[in-house]
Amino acid sequence: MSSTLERHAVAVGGLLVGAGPAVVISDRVSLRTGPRAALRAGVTLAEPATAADLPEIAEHAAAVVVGASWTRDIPLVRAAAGLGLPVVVERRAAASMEEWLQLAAYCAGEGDGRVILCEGGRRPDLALVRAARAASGRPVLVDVSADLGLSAAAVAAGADGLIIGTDAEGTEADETDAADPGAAGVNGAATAAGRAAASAARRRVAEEAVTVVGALLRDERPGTLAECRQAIDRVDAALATLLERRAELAGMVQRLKPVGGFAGRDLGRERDVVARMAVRAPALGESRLSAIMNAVIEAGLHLAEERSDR
Ligand SMILES: O=C(O)C(=O)C[C@]1(C(=O)O)C=C[C@@H](O)C=C1
Repeated sequence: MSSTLERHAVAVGGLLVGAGPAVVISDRVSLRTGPRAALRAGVTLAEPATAADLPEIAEHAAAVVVGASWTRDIPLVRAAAGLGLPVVVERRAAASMEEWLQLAAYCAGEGDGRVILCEGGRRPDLALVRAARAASGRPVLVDVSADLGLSAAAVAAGADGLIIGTDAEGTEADETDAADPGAAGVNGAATAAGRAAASAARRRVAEEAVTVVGALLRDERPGTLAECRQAIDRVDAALATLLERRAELAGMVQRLKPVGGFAGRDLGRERDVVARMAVRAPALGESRLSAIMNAVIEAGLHLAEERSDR
């Protein structure tokens, strides 16, 4: 396992997977379980049911999925890998990392080398994600459809992207409609709107993880002005989240202190805060941090005083 291993980023449609920020993919279609119409509308990832599906997948999808449930169907794996699209290789539930990486290498050899690993299922193994990414140099996606709450942990584990899935929602909604055919008219529209809102909410959770956790933990090397600015935007999003949280905490301190607000300012404590931060931010150093933290602390005190006036 080498930390200097060359990383192989893979372009999937308009997304670059494996370099830059982690991506969020919400349109993974399975022709085994989902409607074929969804594929024809154009999707990022598509899983075939049989080899007969592959021409249509080549036409409408940006990448083909070798699904966890059929990784041992070698003729289908070979046909999918040779399709000419990037190949997303899911890990069979019981497969070891070695088996998973062997399958990925096989797909790379049968195709043009553009292979992405994907871990998923009910309990994605994030330790394996980390290890597989380091050992192979290939990008790794994590399918968090079964538990969106794992999004932040997956990004922290190094995932190059999250699959948030829509198939399960589609199935649930379709079942609801089928169970209550009388409600199909008006409620059908409400269900469609509800599904759109739910899927937008799912995307927000995943994007929040990609932005905030990615800003803190993901090693990025932006190469262009636009990429640098996008990376700065992610860091600023994380900073804003932390600044808001800090202001709330500082407000609580004002209520707990015998004398709060500007009147109870404690410059010794402020110097300690800055000195501790300078250990983490040595390039900025104490004098620059001191100016920054003075502004931050004063903003918190102003907010606390405004609130206590109400
Ligand atoms: O620790 C305190 O006593 C606070 O009031 C909080 C806080 C801060 O925002 O960190 C604010 C004002 C003080 O001068 C020192 C620190």
